[in-house]
Order: sequence, then structure tokens, then C-alpha cells
Amino acid sequence: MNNEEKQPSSLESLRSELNGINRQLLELLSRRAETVREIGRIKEKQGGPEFDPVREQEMLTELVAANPGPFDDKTIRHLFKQIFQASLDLQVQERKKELLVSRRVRKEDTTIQLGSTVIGGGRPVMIAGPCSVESYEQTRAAAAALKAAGVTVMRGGAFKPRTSPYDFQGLGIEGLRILKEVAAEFGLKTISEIVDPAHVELAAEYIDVIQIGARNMQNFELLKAAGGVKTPILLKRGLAATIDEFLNAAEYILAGGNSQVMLIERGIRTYEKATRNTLDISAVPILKQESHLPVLVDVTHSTGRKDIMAPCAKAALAAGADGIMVEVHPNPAVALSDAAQQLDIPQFERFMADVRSSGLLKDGVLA
Ligand SMILES: O=C(O)C(=O)C[C@]1(C(=O)O)C=C[C@@H](O)C=C1
Repeated sequence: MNNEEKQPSSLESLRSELNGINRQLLELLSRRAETVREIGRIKEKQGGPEFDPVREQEMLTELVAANPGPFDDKTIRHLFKQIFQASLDLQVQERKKELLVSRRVRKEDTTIQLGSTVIGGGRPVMIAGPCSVESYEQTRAAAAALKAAGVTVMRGGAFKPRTSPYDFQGLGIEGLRILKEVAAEFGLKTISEIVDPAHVELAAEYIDVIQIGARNMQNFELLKAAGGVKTPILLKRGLAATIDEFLNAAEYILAGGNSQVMLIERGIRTYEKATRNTLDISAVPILKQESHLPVLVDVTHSTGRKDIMAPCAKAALAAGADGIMVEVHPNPAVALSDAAQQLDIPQFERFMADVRSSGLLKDGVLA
């Protein structure tokens, strides 16, 4: 028998031996993973972190000491470190599973019913209005334009958390009162930002949706207060918040008992200066996958540029956004906040026509 004839059969038998070893390894890895899972549950109950570097080091030392070869110690360390990492990922995944915002907990999309408008039900909506409520006349002029364009939900800031304390801080409760009066006249639903936990209950008397702004995304007392009411909440992504932090902020509201929460991507802070913030389009499909909550995109604050708002709105809708938010002011030149980035009414009409022409808005913005 020559070698050439013998080799295939021995290779085959060695491979079949390896197949058996692989199965044994797989069985052991799966058993190990089940044990890791149980440890993870105990750690969660105790409130401890999943990662335990001391424990990992102890195991590596013991394994290296018992290493019979032929793999060298470095390789053994590397292989087991991979197993520890996969185990850690499993524990982290398991904990995530528990979040109320998670799609693993609730498969169906959450919808928010605002009069005849449903947000998150598959028909994207356009939410528009001035950055700030400045006067009855200004708000009324904006509302009339929105109504004419088929918009059913109006935004308008009454409490304005501004970067500078010397900038216009909003009309406060008076602003909410104006918003309510104008919305009633035009049959619109309203969204306005609340910054003080003490105003959360009171807000329901004036507005239909409470916005929690980017700067307050991790104001945990405000989030808890929002969890204690039934008013729908629009939660903005923080300036430098990761998707995980964003979802955990929403979790505070759901954990408090309010499941009527919408998420809104509004651009994150990066090194790029061509736009006010960087619109994180990828956040839209990720949030839709991870969570059952409606996801919107604020094209005004993310871009800060009127010339790219329509393409960015279309990109957001193509990525699966449940709605767009845009700022509109009857006379942006005299606006008390965000003068440069608010659309005037003709610009808004062109913006709407452009976004509608994409077919992505369907008929969801029509009353
Ligand atoms: O022993 C633990 O505390 C575990 O969570 C298990 C385990 C492991 O895979 O062995 C997983 C993650 C930790 O970083 C340390 C060890």
C-alpha cells in the first residue's frame, strides 16, 4: 500500500474524530453558557456588574497552570478569553432582554393615538411648528400654514432650555396657554417641552404630548415624573447619548408606568462642522429593531441647514422613521430662537411637496 492511497482514509478518520471532539466541545460550551446564564441572573438580582476581571484572571491562571500543551499558554489565554467574552455578551444580552422598551419583551409596535393621527402605525407623520411660542399671532400664523399643509400635530416650545442664560427662555405657562388656544381653533394636537418635573402633571391640561429635550434626556427625576402620567412623551436623544443610553432613558418612563413613549433622533455631536449636529440615520433602523417604540427624526436640530432638510427627511423615512419633526416660523428673521434654521411658510410648503413627492409620507400627514 503506498502513502497516497493510505492518506485519504487516515485524514478521513482523523477528521471524523475531530467531528466528535467538536460535538463534545459544543456540548461543553453550551453547558458552560447555561451555567454562565444562571450566574448572570444571580448577579442581576444582587445588582452587581456582569464583568468580573478578577474572576477571569483567576480562571486563566488556573488553566495556564494546568495546560498540558501543545497549545502554548498565550494561545490558551486567548482562547479562553474569547469564551469569557462570549459569556459576558450573553449575560449582557439577557439583561437587555428584561427592558420594557425592548422588542424582545413586546413584539408589536407601540402606537400613539393623537386624535385621528396614529404615530407608529405604519403611516409616517409630519410634526411641525415654531421653535418657540412667541406670541398668539405668531403661533396662529404657523398653525394656519400647518393646517393648510395637512399637518395634524404642531410643536411649539414654551420652556426653552437655552445654551446661554441671556437667550430667550420661552413664555412658560403662558406659551402653553397660547398653544392650547390656537390648537383648539385649528383642530391640531400639540407637543411642547417640559423641563421641570413639577410641571409634568400640569402640562396635560394644555398639551397632548410632553417633549423631554436632548439636554434633559438623562434628567432622571424628570423621566420618573414623565413615567407617572398618562400623557404621551416625546423623548429626544441626548447630545452625546449612545443608543443604549437613549433606550435606558426611555426605560425610566416605561418603568414608571407610562408606555406612551416616542423616541426622536435629533443629531449627535461629532467633529463634523458642516451641519449643526450629525444626523445618525443608522439610529433609526437600530432603534426600530431594538425597541417597539415609535421613532421620529428631527431634521431641524440635526442638520441646522434648510438646504438639506428635505433629503434628510426622505432618508429618515426611507430608513423606517415613523415621523419627521421640522421647525416652521411665519417670519424666521425675527424669531426669538433658532432664527437661522426655521423654515418660513413658503419654504415649508416646498419642503412638504418635496418630501411628499418621494411617496414616503403616504397619506399619514393628512387629517
Ligand atoms: O463567574 C462569573 O461571575 C461569571 O459571570 C462567569 C464569567 C465566565 O464566563 O466564566 C463571565 C463573565 C465574567 O467576566 C467572569 C466570568
